[in-house]
Amino acid sequence: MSPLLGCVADDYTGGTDVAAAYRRSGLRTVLFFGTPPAETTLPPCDAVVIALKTRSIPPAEAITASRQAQDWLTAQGARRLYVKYCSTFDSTDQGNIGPVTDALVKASGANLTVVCPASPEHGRTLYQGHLFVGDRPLAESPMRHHPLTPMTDSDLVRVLSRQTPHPVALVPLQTVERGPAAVREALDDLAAQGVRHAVTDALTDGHLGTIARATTHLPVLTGAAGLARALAIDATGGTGGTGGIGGIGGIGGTGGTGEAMPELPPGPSVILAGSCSAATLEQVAHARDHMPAHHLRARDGALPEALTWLETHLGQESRVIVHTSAPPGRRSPAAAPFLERALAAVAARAAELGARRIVVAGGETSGAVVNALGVSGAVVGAEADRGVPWLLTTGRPPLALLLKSGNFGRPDLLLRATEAP
Ligand SMILES: Nc1ncnc2c1ncn2[C@@H]1O[C@H](COP(=O)(O)OP(=O)(O)O)[C@@H](O)[C@H]1O
Ligand SMILES: O=C(O)[C@@H](O)C(=O)COP(=O)(O)O
Repeated sequence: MSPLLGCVADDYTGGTDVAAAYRRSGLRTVLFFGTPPAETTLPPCDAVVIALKTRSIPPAEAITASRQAQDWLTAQGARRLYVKYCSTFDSTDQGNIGPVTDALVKASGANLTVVCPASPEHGRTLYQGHLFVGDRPLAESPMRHHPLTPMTDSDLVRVLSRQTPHPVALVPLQTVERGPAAVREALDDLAAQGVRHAVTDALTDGHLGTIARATTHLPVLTGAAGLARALAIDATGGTGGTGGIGGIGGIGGTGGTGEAMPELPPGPSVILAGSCSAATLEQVAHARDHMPAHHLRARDGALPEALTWLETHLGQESRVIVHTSAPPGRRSPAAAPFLERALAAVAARAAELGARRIVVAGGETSGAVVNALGVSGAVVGAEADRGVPWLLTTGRPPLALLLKSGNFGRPDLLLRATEAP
């Protein structure tokens, strides 16, 4: 059976976020980390998400990796492609949202796509092309201090125009409020004018539904989990639902979304936090109050020191946290690659020592950790908090992974994730 929807996500937490959104919409969803080999056989499913680590790499490499994923999904029969980037539009003037979208739209044969990172359930809304995080414009939110992709401009027409040679234009809220036919007409007008990227306003899930219904003719759409979910609901005939996925069973309590939690493998838990977002800093502080904690700083000898600490503290039933996360004035500029590699090495050692539940905060950090663990795919389970689903790896021994987007989750999420379900 061909999947209805294919998705290429630019980081691993973004991939889990969109997979959770599909799952909640009733789609059987499969998640891969990296493009699988050509001969891979898909289980029966309705949506396939390929999570890449392309958000902060050179644009040419991001294009190559994303095109490979697109070709794989097309070969599997994916009828439509969704390009998932961050709901805070994490990128720089070099990309990679513009260059990757340009390449995928061109390969699809289309001449226009929609750009809509609105995700109302996470407080991301788009008005007159300006992205809001809660009640603040993006450029006044904590995202302006992101270590890799500081967002200092809230006007996405302007931001994207710096990343692409193609024209970018706005479909304003007034048009979206007039319904799918009006949006379709606006998109057709923009396409006729040679516009490639239509930044489209949305404040509510209703607006996203309108956009989904207006864009059934477009083979490639782009945005965050909000529009992905609206497209999934549209693809399932508007039913939505709780969406079960084969492979994860067991009821051992409920997560933040009220869903049954998967049965997680027994063994110690380790939290690895590399995100410096405001939400993560609060979650790390909370977790530090309840378990042994190690702050890994960028300096000579930091990794051996962290590994020795881990070996001392990770007992058979224990839980520990190792973090590099630090507030704005206490970060180490240019240390990001070192810190990612160090947390990845700690994760790999923790798995060798018997850790079976691995909780990671941060998208780039999750990419480094998952790659170091050699995990290439996972079954998507219930969400511990919105957009943060449990993943059960298919390898041996099975691992439960929780990959948390920097900005997501309630203050006690990291702690809850290490507690018996
Ligand atoms: N103390 C620090 N100083 C500088 N960079 C850091 C520090 N701690 C973490 N980082 C880096 O910041 C980046 C955070 O990105 P990411 O893991 O994607 O988190 P988020 O999900 O919040 O964007 C990573 O590359 C990480 O290694
Ligand atoms: O869309 C979102 O906000 C997330 O899915 C996402 O991509 C977050 O990225 P990180 O904050 O880097 O984890």
